[in-house]
Amino acid sequence: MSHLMRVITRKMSTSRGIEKVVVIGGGLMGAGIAQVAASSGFRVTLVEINEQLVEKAKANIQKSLGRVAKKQFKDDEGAQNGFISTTLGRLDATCNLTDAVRDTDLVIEAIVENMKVKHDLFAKIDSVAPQHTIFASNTSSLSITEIASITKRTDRFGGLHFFNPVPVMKLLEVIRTESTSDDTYKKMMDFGQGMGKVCITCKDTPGFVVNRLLVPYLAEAVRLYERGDASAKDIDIAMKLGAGYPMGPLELADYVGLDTTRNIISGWHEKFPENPLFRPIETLDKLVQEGKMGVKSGEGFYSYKK
Ligand SMILES: CCCCCCCCCCCCCC(=O)CC(=O)SCCNC(=O)CCNC(=O)[C@H](O)C(C)(C)COP(=O)(O)OP(=O)(O)OC[C@H]1O[C@@H](n2cnc3c(N)ncnc32)[C@H](O)[C@@H]1OP(=O)(O)O
Ligand SMILES: NC(=O)C1=CN([C@@H]2O[C@H](COP(=O)(O)OP(=O)(O)OC[C@H]3O[C@@H](n4cnc5c(N)ncnc54)[C@H](O)[C@@H]3O)[C@@H](O)[C@H]2O)C=CC1
Repeated sequence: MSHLMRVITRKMSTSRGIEKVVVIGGGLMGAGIAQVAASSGFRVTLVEINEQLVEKAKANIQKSLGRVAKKQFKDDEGAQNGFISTTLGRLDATCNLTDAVRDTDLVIEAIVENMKVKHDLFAKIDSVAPQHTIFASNTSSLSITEIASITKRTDRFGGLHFFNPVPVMKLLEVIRTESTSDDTYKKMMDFGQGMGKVCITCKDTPGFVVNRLLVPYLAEAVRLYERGDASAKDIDIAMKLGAGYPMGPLELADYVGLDTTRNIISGWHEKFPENPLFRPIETLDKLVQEGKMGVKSGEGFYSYKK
């Protein structure tokens, strides 16, 4: 379905569903989610922790929108500019969290992968957001049930797990817990489809579908590298040319962010200490301690400095 048709169809079909969205966290994921929601016709407010990060998120969105516009409206500069300005017209960005959530249908949290930090955030907004507002987390690896447990709206809580880069990756995992109501689930599915995503449903099980399979694969790749069985470059070439993946595992870890990657693996190690797949990875800990977070910091397994 074309972009325009999707916006029109959404406007006709979800008049009592989700219209206003707040995205909390404007990093790799939050900026992408806010961008695609706005370009799909939703009114979006993006929340960051300070002005500098608000500006950084806006600059990243502008850059990504330029790439999408070029692709969608190839030789038509007027249409490209129109698409960009219409999208930006639906998008606000702020540091004022409580004001942002006072009038919204959906909150999508995309902040650091840490249960305590997520709990602090949801506890704070639960008393401020309207009763009807649905809360969702974009967590990669934490339990949605546990995140939701800090709130008094567990029936209006679910997981919306997007993939990086959000403007390109077609999949959305929609997670319903034992408490997620049918109405909430339906609105989350409608919202995902309204964003042009292919939605799959998964129970609140560790890693959902994709990361339950992806994390052991990435972890094994790093252990292969740590043992010196092959170089980082050769491991990546092998999986691209031998298995048809668009990125090799170490490139992908750099792309996801090594801090997020480490948070995921250490969270699962704490939860499942007996499982050898999730035991800490020395190389990863060392890179993060040195501030090497992957593409976003300019260095990880590879250097991205120009
Ligand atoms: C160290 C590990 C050990 C510990 C183990 C624990 C591991 C834990 C990790 C768990 C991960 C958690 C993450 C998660 O929850 C879920 C995820 O998101 S997993 C990641 C999923 N993503 C992928 O797998 C990405 C794979 N890569 C690709 O698909 C491509 O390489 C990519 C599209 C990124 C880039 O394509 P490429 O051809 O290489 O480059 P181009 O620059 O030419 O781009 C192609 C095409 O796409 C457009 N584009 C790219 N980025 C953007 C963007 N940000 N915005 C808009 N558009 C974009 C670009 O313009 C191109 O368009 P064309 O028209 O085709 O030119
Ligand atoms: N990186 C990836 O490929 C993917 C990550 N995720 C998940 O998405 C979430 C975010 O990940 P990334 O975007 O990669 O992280 P990131 O580190 O790029 O961005 C997180 C952003 O949240 C902001 N933030 C932190 N606390 C905040 C608060 N209280 N209020 C507002 N903003 C706050 C930070 O300033 C930062 O800019 C995590 O839960 C992660 O597991 C999910 C899918 C893919």
